[in-house]
Amino acid sequence: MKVIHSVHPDDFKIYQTELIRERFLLENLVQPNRINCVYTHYDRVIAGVAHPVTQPLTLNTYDNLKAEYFLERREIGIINVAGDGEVTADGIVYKLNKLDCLYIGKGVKQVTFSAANVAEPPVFYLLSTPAHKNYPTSLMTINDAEKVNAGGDDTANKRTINKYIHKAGIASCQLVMGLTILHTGSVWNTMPPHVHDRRMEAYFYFDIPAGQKVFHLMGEETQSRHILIDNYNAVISPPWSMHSGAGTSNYSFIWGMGGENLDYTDMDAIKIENIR
Ligand SMILES: O=C[C@H](O)[C@@H](O)CC(=O)C(=O)O
Ligand SMILES: [Zn+2]
Repeated sequence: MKVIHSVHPDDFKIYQTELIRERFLLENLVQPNRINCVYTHYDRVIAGVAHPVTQPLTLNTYDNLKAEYFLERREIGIINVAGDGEVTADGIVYKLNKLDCLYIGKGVKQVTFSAANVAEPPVFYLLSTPAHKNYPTSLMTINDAEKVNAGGDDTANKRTINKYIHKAGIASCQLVMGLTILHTGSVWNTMPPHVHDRRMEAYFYFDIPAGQKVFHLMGEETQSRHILIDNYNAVISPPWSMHSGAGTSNYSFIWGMGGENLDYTDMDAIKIENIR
């Protein structure tokens, strides 16, 4: 499993395009009949994708974990961003259609992923954090996710934020997870931006139309940098970094966090006039 190490904000100031991409961007996660995971040293979050097409896939442990099975000391959030699929957790089958979320708690030994239809296979985005106790496995459909409508047409940031795993939603040890859908004609996510030193964050961009890109914004508020994002890229946001983005069209993304608390609204806002 690929390992991503932490970066100090002072060192980040001299990073050029290639090094920014190497340290923060997760590419080529979606491959047929494969589970691709990356181990980060940001709150020990593992991010990845399971893309079963013609065969079921099993979530095996990795040597990095020194654990008998993946969830021995971890919890995981799974969101499907493509065709209908199934996730099996210790023999119990959960159907995940597009934008449905499954939380699986610590101690579940066997997790498998499969497609409902070979012609339209699922893409399961995975985000896993260390866990100290078991919380029940829980499925939440997109309809049941808590919704916040944010932004406006006048500022090109009209979007619907869907919360699944958080303080008032699916219970977890430290994982917080949801997804944001930009409305047609809106391109800015998380603007005005924020930081939360108490939690790292990872974004997974999807439904970026062919030929379009997202400029993901990162860095300290007076040291902004950007990374060009393609569909199904994930990007790590360190605890010291703002995270925002503007697309050449609308798009969607999954956000997920691990760290100090489960309160979605615990953010330190940045004033647009202060960004440099
Ligand atoms: O800490 C929370 C995350 O940055 C995102 O949920 C923000 C977001 O989806 C948005 O405003 O569009
Ligand atoms: Zn955030």
